[in-house]
Amino acid sequence: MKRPYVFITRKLPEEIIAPVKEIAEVATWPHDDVPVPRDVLMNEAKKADALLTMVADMVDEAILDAGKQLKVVANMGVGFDNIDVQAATKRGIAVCNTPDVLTDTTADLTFALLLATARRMVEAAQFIKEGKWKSWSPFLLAGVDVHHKTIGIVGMGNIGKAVAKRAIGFDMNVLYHNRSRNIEAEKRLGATYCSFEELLERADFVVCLTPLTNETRHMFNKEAFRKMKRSAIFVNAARGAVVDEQALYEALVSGEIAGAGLDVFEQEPIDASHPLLALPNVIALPHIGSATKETRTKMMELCCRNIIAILTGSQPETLVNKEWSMRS
Ligand SMILES: O=CC(=O)O
Repeated sequence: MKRPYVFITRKLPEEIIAPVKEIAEVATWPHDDVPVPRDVLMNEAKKADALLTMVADMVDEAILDAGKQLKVVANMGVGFDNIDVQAATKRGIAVCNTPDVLTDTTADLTFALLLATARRMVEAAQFIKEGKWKSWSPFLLAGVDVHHKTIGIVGMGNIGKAVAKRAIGFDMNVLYHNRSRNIEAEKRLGATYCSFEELLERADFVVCLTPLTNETRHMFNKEAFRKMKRSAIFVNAARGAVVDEQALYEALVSGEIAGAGLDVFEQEPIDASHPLLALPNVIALPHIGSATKETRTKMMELCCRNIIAILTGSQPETLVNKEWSMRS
């Protein structure tokens, strides 16, 4: 019987993909820092039984249509807004993601970004490197306190809850907004449910951890930033397009909010000329929420296990389209 064909859109460590090679022919885009061009992905999709994709790869209806024998798209990320899941389901293609294994790692980065923005850590590190430190002075690089303040978490999924847990360690008051109430989070973490508007008005730190959907696109718009405290710090570790970046820029420049810590952007990657990078009250990171060696390894391994499961006729561990049923 013909072995299935798997295409992986970035170079991954050989030892991680070895189990896939035991059951399939595997081809890999040979770079780890250059995305696969669309025409290459399209051609590969035509032959592939499985695709292992990155969150930066657009897997739209045209790619799925090309994949006449495609059975699974295993995406290396918890988010899957880069994939047309509905179109995949219609074609009997399973979509898998990598939740759970990255929860604590992403929460660590989110909280680090909050702390770094509040305490001006990047600016301070730059200051010392530039030889500007002349003396201890009373308000030198003074930031704002995090402890005992109010955090407002928008999106109380697993990562939201893990951030709330960290916030409690800093004696913070935890507010959250979510599509539906999370009673477990309220009981276990003492988090208080609020409307989006109330959260914006009350939080000292507004943290965006909601997935990108048609409902959440540009949820943080001009009006939302206007509702925040002038002292508020906004942190986004979810997806850039949940935010209207132009509105964020204007809110930061006009002093409508005090600062922002951003791990994600509307169009990634951004280059050094991006207007937000010119603002002293912004800390920007290149989408590294889950980027630790341990966690990225676990994410790759999970993708491989999901592909093997589908190609050998068993249930994948982390299926996105629960209504999927295997293509005959
Ligand atoms: O952004 C990364 C992810 O969705 O895991």
